[in-house]
Amino acid sequence: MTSAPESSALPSVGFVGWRGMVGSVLMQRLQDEGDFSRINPVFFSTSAAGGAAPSFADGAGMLQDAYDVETLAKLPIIVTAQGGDYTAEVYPKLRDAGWSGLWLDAASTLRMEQDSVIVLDPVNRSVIDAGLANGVRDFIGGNCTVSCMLMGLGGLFRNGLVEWGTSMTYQAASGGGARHMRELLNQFGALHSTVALNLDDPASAILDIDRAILAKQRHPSLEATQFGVPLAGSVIPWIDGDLGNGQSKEEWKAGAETNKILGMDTRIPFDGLCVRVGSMRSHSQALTLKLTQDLPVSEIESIIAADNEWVRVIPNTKVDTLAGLTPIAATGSLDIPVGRIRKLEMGPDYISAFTVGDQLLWGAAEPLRRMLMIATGNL
Ligand SMILES: NC(=O)C1=CN([C@@H]2O[C@H](COP(=O)(O)OP(=O)(O)OC[C@H]3O[C@@H](n4cnc5c(N)ncnc54)[C@H](OP(=O)(O)O)[C@@H]3O)[C@@H](O)[C@H]2O)C=CC1
Ligand SMILES: N[C@@H](CC(=O)OP(=O)(O)O)C(=O)O
Repeated sequence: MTSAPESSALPSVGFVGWRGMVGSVLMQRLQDEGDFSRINPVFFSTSAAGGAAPSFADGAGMLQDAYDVETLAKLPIIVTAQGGDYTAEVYPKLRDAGWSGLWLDAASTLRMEQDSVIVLDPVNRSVIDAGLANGVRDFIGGNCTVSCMLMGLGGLFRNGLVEWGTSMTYQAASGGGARHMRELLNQFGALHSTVALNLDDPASAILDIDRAILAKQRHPSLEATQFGVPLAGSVIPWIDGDLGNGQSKEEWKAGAETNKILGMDTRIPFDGLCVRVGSMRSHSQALTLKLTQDLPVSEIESIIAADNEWVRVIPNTKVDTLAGLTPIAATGSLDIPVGRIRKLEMGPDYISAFTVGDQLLWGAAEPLRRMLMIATGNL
């Protein structure tokens, strides 16, 4: 079996899952930040071992076999965005073989393990540093909705200002993966084709168009294999598994992961409903927070804005909201807009907020990239 290339003084880092959707965004961010000059990358594949490594990482040699534990075990750091099945298969074999390197993973498999840290360093750098100091070796990216929410509202949580919270999410098709995004677009296309002629005729009756769309949405010919039911022109109020207690797994993650990331002594109750909508790759969520104090909105906004360099408070006006607080506005950017902040009728310590984040950036790739830079002493 081919061995992983030996290198210079730079730390060797194995990348698995680098050509998938999350992996590609991660590779782009590493290039954008010039991070490949700080590491010696070794690329793995589950399907094309022996092929050429990607051209953006000069001199990385050939693709290694992602199932070859012996080769993987030569590396001090492995970063994977290959998915949970891969983690479940390969990770235990590596540890059983005595490998003591750092495992950085986008999949949820190891997130809630006692010995892992969920990484979101602008929010929990102290938890990460304590983990590294205490010999933690598994650093796992958080659920996309949770990470984006904490990047936006972390200031309130970290200052002990949240007594409890509830989030109602509007999650993009990309959360399901590349095939889900394609399916959504194909559904939009099929629906449009059904009524294109009527749409072109300004005299046509909208209720006839509506009837034709509904008939198409309900017709078995509309491809809906990925989501199970059509998403275009509809919403799906269930994401991930059914825990059997009325809660979806995605909803359970909101409370479990939020509290684990924050690493606070007292658990903050956090729950809500997770809903798939027909946006492409930015997750949105509407929050109700019960604060521990009655603070003026201006002070709440200042605390939110001061928490990290990516959060952007959007003034609570219609003009600003439409311009800056939509998935279309947020996608492709590391900025996390937070708006619709106002006191609710329930009382002076109840506030609403709405936040949006690119679920492939802060929701998946960026926390892992930054953890890699922390682990290699570059951040
Ligand atoms: N999608 C998301 O929003 C999020 C995903 N995650 C985690 O990341 C994991 C990976 O997700 P995602 O990136 O969406 O998965 P993808 O399906 O895009 O990629 C996973 C792997 O599929 C293989 N593959 C097969 N055919 C292709 C192709 N045509 N193009 C690219 N890759 C291909 C690649 O492995 P190989 O090169 O070895 O053949 C690739 O690494 C998820 O399972 C999840 O655990 C985490 C947070 C959010
Ligand atoms: N479940 C998320 C995407 C995701 O991959 O989440 P997790 O990493 O927690 O499995 C969604 O569908 O939007």
